[in-house]
Amino acid sequence: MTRTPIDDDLQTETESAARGATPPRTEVPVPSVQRARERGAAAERNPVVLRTEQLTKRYGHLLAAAEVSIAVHAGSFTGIVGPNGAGKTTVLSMISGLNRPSSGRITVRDIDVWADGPTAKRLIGTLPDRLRLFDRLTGAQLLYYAGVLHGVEEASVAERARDLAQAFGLEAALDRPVSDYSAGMQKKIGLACAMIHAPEVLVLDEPFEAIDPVSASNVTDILEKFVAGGGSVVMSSHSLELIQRVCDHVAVIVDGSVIAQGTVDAVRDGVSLEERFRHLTQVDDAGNGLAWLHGSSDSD
Ligand SMILES: Nc1ncnc2c1ncn2[C@@H]1O[C@H](COP(=O)(O)OP(=O)(O)OP(=O)(O)O)[C@@H](O)[C@H]1O
Repeated sequence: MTRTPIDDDLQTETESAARGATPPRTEVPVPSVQRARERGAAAERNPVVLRTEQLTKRYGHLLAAAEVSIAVHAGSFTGIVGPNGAGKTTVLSMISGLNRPSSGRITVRDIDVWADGPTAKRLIGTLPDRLRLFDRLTGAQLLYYAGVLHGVEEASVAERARDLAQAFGLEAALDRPVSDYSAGMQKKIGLACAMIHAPEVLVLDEPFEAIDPVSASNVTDILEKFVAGGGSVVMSSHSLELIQRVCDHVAVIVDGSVIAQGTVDAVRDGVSLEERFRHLTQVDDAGNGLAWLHGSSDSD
């Protein structure tokens, strides 16, 4: 395979991280930005692999998702952003087949996620919010069950588990119970479990939460390679810098509705994604109304 300067930069970064040199700053890698831009244009020409149509979820009177329609192309990396309580987890959990929609439809390729769950779930890998792992199992056992439950042949599971453990830097922890893992390690084993059946679409709720900067760079690399191989990633994150850097598409959700979506460049429209997000969500006045907190103490 022909190596590009981008590959070389990424390799140097990964190697220096592995040697324990100064960890690369998560916000640095220009290669990802270039790659995301190129991908954004190219992916739009690929077929749509995941589609939500008028996806709606009501919790009693609360409208948590309101007619959310998103199209994800094969080979694209889509970020879902929005303020706390906007509906990101609700939308991602409906896509993953974990939270039944009140109305609307989700298809992966042409398979309806809620009409044919088992078939759809073979195509989807999920990292849910508030990850609940069978934490009395060891990492190796968890990967084994994730693999066989998704229909992977036993002979392949051990090999894939080894590869994933190595990719996520978990080899030394594989024989320890998952309950003893740190939050970041649990996130990584959860990601590995989401990938063991080689899905076409990864649906990841806050995959970078609790992950250290070196590991974040490593996970970004793994996900970018997955996308470069034709897979698609849909992930939520509160880090707009990260979304701008690694994603080629983005959807902004506010109060359950998608208020902007498209390529990252189209949505940010010449300013940073963070600036655009502030404008769209009008959060500039945060902190106003707390004068009592900033003044002298109550006991004065
Ligand atoms: N099981 C539930 N029952 C009732 N309301 C719920 C339930 N789950 C979520 N909600 C409500 O739905 C809305 C959307 O929640 P959701 O978790 O999808 O937001 P989010 O964008 O993921 O938020 P955050 O960024 O804080 O994780 C919120 O108002 C939340 O309180």
